[in-house]
Amino acid sequence: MLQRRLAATLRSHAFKRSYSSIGVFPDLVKDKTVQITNSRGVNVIHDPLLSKGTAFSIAERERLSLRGLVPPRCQEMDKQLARVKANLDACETPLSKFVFVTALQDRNETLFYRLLIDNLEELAGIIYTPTVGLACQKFHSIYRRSRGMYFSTQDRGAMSAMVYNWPQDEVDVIVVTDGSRVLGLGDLGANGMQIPIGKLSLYVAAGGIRPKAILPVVLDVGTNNEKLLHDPLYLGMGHPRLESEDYYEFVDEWVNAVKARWPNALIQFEDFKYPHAYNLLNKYRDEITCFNDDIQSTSAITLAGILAALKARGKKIDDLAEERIVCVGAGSAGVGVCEGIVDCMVAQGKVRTREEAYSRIWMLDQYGLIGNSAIADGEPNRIGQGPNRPDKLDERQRSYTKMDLPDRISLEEVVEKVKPTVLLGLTGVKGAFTEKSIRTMAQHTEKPVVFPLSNPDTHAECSAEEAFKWTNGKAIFASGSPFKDVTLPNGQVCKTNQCNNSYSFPGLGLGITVSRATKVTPTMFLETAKTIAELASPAQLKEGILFPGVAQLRQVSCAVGTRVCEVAYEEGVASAKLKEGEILSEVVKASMFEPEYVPLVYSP
Ligand SMILES: O=C([O-])CC(=O)C(=O)O
Ligand SMILES: [Mg+2]
Repeated sequence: MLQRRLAATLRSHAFKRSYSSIGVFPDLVKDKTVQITNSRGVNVIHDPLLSKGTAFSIAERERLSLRGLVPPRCQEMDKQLARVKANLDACETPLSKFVFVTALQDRNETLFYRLLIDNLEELAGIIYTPTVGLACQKFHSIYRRSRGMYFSTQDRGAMSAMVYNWPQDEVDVIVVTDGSRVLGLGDLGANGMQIPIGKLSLYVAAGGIRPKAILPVVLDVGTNNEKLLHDPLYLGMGHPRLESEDYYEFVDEWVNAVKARWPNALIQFEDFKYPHAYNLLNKYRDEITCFNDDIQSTSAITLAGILAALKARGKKIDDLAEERIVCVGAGSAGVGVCEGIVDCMVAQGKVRTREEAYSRIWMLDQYGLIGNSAIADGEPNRIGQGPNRPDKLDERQRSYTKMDLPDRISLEEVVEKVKPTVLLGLTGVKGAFTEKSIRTMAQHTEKPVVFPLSNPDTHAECSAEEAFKWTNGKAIFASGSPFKDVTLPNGQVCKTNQCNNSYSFPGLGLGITVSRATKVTPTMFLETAKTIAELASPAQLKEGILFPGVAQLRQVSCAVGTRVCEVAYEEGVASAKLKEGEILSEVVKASMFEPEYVPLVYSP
């Protein structure tokens, strides 16, 4: 009745003007998108994908039965941003900022992503490394509200039905962890959930994936973390981890359930311990659209950092094979990074075989160098120094065996003998780059490339200050987690870089989503590295800046996404049809989600 009367009055031109001036229908503009919802009232206010907080227009309040349920004044996003930023600034610790922004994400995702994008540098350090590491450790104490999906050992046999509990039919990117090696913090079981959540927030903010098309997942196969097992507040399964066949069967059930419900979704495996990480990647890489972040996208960004460092040292980027590279850490990230370097050396054509490329890389595990006689079937070595390796090295790790050096010698001895130009840390062990090793490296190399890549910052192999102090400011420095620039006592300002897979995975996911790639190919990672290595200007390189800052992650992801998309079409793995005359870079850019309020329309 009221509707009919309204419509009739609206037909009168005079009234139309005055009525729209109080804002009844001004939010519906011809040719502008609207969002249709079948929710009304509090269901809209309490749905973070729909909610606008105080920004519902008068017309929306009418259309969606919100009258009286929100404060009378209709506030635009800029006012809301001012309020949430002031509240954020009033939080005294990084963890309280984490809790605050998580609560905002749970109330109003559009505003959360606007705040995140506008303050990417500050907030990446909160929702992502380093604070996300602390948030994982404390997950069971700071837990407020569920996000994402958990598949646990009590769900075996039920997963293909459970996937339908997720309300979205369209999912573009899934980040999944089993929490077995969370950053450099070890086994955190179901507490690892914050990692997929944080990664996916960057997928949206930096990679432009739609918030409703992301799905964070924990595979809770138990934990071997005794402290968590005995903590009454722990939220995961209270038994030791599944291993062997049971483990792989569990993951297989999950993969099949997910692929049946969302056949197009990209699956990103995250923070799986070695060798599960590799075994899962090898099992699924040719079957489904998936990659392992720690193995492959860490590799892409590290390679980008090394290539950019070559330029900063006045060398050509296709002379990678001339470098002497020492990598400390032989887990998924260490082995993955080195394989990426080998792929690049081979692609550059300066080595004849993969074996020749392996010979340019010296790898250390927690026992020391993988040296001579480490090879005899990977048997624990009895000739070298220090404790024997309890486990056999596998074939991948043994590729780096150096027959001319004793097994298990320390980093300091390796640096003395090898005189590396590049030093990579992927150990999760603070202090693994000792003062002596860095000082010795600096004696032999004019501009030592020092990359302590472990996360969070508390687990980095050395700090930025140490690296610059021990090299008299000569180091080219990049770390996995952010470190501030360092000013030496002589006034020299030394630039730091963050070399984190957050520079690579959002763009990879964007390119894969837009092209609907059916496989994720090795070329995509190599091209991601090359694209990022070209982004810093000559002036920045001269100062030791290798990449654009974190504030530019969106532009970086757009460049990476475009290149990955091109590769998908070049290699014939793209399944999305391009329209005649479409330019990929424009398609990719236009597809990126922008957090802005869209008029809501109710339709039952
Ligand atoms: O999450 C990060 O900061 C990088 C990463 O994948 C890891 O350290 O496992
Ligand atoms: Mg990771």
